[in-house]
Amino acid sequence: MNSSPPPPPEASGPALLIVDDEALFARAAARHLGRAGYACQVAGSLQEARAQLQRQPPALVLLDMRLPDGHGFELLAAHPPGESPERPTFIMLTAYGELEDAVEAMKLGAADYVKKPVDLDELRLVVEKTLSTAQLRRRVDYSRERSVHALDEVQMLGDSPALRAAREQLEALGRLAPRSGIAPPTVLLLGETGTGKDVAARVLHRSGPLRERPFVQIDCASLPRELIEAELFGHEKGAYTGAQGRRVGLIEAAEDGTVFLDELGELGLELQAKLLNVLERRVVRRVGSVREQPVSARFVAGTNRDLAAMVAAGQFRADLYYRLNVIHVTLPPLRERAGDSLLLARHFALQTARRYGLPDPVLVPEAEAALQRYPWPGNVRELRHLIERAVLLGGGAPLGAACLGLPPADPAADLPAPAATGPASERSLDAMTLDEAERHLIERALARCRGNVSEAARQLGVTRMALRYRIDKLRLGGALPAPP
Ligand SMILES: Nc1ncnc2c1ncn2[C@@H]1O[C@H](COP(=O)(O)OP(=O)(O)OP(=O)(O)O)[C@@H](O)[C@H]1O
Repeated sequence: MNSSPPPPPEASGPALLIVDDEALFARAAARHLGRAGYACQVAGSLQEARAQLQRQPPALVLLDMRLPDGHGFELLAAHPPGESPERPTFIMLTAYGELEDAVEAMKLGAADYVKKPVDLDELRLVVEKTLSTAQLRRRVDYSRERSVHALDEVQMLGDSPALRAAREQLEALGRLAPRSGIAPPTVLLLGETGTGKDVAARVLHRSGPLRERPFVQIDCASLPRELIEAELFGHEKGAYTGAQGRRVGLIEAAEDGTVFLDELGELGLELQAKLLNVLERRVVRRVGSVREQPVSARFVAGTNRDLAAMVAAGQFRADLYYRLNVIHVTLPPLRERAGDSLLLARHFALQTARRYGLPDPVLVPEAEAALQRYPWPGNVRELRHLIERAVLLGGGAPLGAACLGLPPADPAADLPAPAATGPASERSLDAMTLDEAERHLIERALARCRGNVSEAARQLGVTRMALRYRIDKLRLGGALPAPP
């Protein structure tokens, strides 16, 4: 038989391939499923089916056992489960007395079987259910794969006490292994934009027994308002215009892994109420359904908004806030992580250079000083972008303060209020002569570095020789420690 009646015009849904040499049945099934929105193709033999699968792999194959040129198993065995993300799902069509074959087919990776003679309505229901489950599997596999990849890559770098404390808290929370039936505690991640809440959620997830489970991130800010409910909770077929099939929501897809609700402060009040219900009762109801599904995932929420202020302004539900705020971890702003800006800058510089095959970058001392001085309002994200840009535009040259584009040092900021007279150490640079200012800066650098000329030279952005020359010129030898 030659393939395919043309799919009916409404068939814009998932593609199905019906492999059966009973032409009448195949056509009737194609028509029936076509009316339900599936784009059906028909093949009358294994050979035709193979050609179709190669040309345009369908989402699902309805496969008869006995075909003129072989057994359906041959086709099934050629597409083992896990072969690729595009592997179609198989449903076997079995004649009376082929039950053992059906069992064998399931072992080979068929998702289900339907007994002949087939009731077409039943067939449609089985197809719908199987595709919905396969879709869920795929999304979970995808998120699992993505998260395992992202989890291995993700690093929460920093040696400052503030960052260490946050990291230790996250790891301890991640290690908690609640007894079965007990919901893992919800964790709220707070911190300014770019402080690493996304990174923190992944560190928490990968630190404990849920590591191998799915990690599903939901960005409440970027999902369109009208889609977010269906994305979170799933929907039944026809629940709203455009809801073609049944869809499992992301909360269900996370199974017993982690759901990370990023930018939670952006969630509208109506959805906040629904989320509260999920957290309190540990069930979800798909849009358009009356049935509730149990939820076993752990919830982690992140926001850079001041939720308490939003509660006071009536923009965030107080009950949800208290429900979420049982355990919170605050990511410190970068300006409060002493030394971390330099550590992160060196890391991002090296990472970018390696990625683009550039020589290992060097940050000149003056650039390092500028990095440590700057208050980083955009936190780690700002630092990362700035370094990446400088490394890429610098093409391998040493990175100076100018190419980082950071504001120049304002030494006056550290100094006492200007005074017209008195010793240089008590006056602002504006009130000094050039020689006095030079002497003053060198003295301060030497004092900071306990007389270590090399280190002072590095901090002042000059060579050791140049600094030695100036020390001699200004007769500053007294600022150096006495030789042993
Ligand atoms: N401690 C860290 N070590 C290494 N990279 C980090 C660290 N913290 C943040 N980053 C990097 O900085 C960038 C911003 O981090 P992230 O997206 O986690 O911030 P955020 O707090 O979620 O920001 P927002 O509130 O704007 O969503 C990312 O590229 C992330 O990989």
